Amino acid sequence: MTEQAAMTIAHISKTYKNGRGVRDVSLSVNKGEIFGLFGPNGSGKTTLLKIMTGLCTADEGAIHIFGHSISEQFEGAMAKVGCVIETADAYEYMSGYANLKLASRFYNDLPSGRIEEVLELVGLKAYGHEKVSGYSLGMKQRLALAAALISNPKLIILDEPTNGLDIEGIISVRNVILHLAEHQGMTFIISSHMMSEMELICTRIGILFGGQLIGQGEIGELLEGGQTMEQYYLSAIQPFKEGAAHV
Ligand SMILES: Nc1ncnc2c1ncn2[C@@H]1O[C@H](COP(=O)(O)OP(=O)(O)OP(=O)(O)O)[C@@H](O)[C@H]1O
Repeated sequence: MTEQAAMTIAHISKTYKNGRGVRDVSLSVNKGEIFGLFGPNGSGKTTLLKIMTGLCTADEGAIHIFGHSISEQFEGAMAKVGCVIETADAYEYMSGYANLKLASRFYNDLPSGRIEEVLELVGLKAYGHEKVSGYSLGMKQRLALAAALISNPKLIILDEPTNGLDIEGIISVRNVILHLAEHQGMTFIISSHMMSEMELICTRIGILFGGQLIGQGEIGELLEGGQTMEQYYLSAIQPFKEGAAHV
């Protein structure tokens, strides 16, 4: 594990009873990066994010977060991690502020004013005392992000943070992430099946296909000779599609 790595993933495999899952995934995410995990539906993005955060156990392989093994030093590994995976649920009958107050009870030493601070970071300060039932989907996504930020993590893991949002919601979540990466030095790992979104926000991406990591790198490096991301993706998956056709 290098000094600048926020996370290293080495040969992670997980097979569900139905034979699907992820296979031999290795990658490294540097501090300060916005790393995008891209892949079509069912390619294994959520499975990999769940393994990263201990929500699911790998059959094989190792993950280190800021130098701590998630299997052997779980608390240390997770101490600086915030995540939103699969559900961005909040109590609808409570205000955004009250929801965050509830979330903050898991942490002992939060500075006073942290809730106001995270509401401001995600652009919800003016709406903090309104009930969540009146929030748009984009506001709910930002509230979930605020909850993930409450302990001042250094690494934020987000599963499809712009899923289901309209264009304004997508732009506002994107801007919050870019702002936090630039001004707070936070590292992000974000999954998405929207290539165009990944291109706008990520410094590096990894492409999952059929549970395998079939490509990774800086977007500029991946796109040679004026290729679009879409063209790169289609050429990257081609050998794997052909392989599958011969199984
Ligand atoms: N609990 C489970 N039990 C059995 N199979 C599962 C389970 N969770 C996921 N899978 C299967 O593992 C594969 C990867 O699923 P995963 O949810 O990780 O993909 P994904 O890339 O996040 O997909 P999506 O974009 O649709 O959320 C899929 O084929 C899925 O059907």
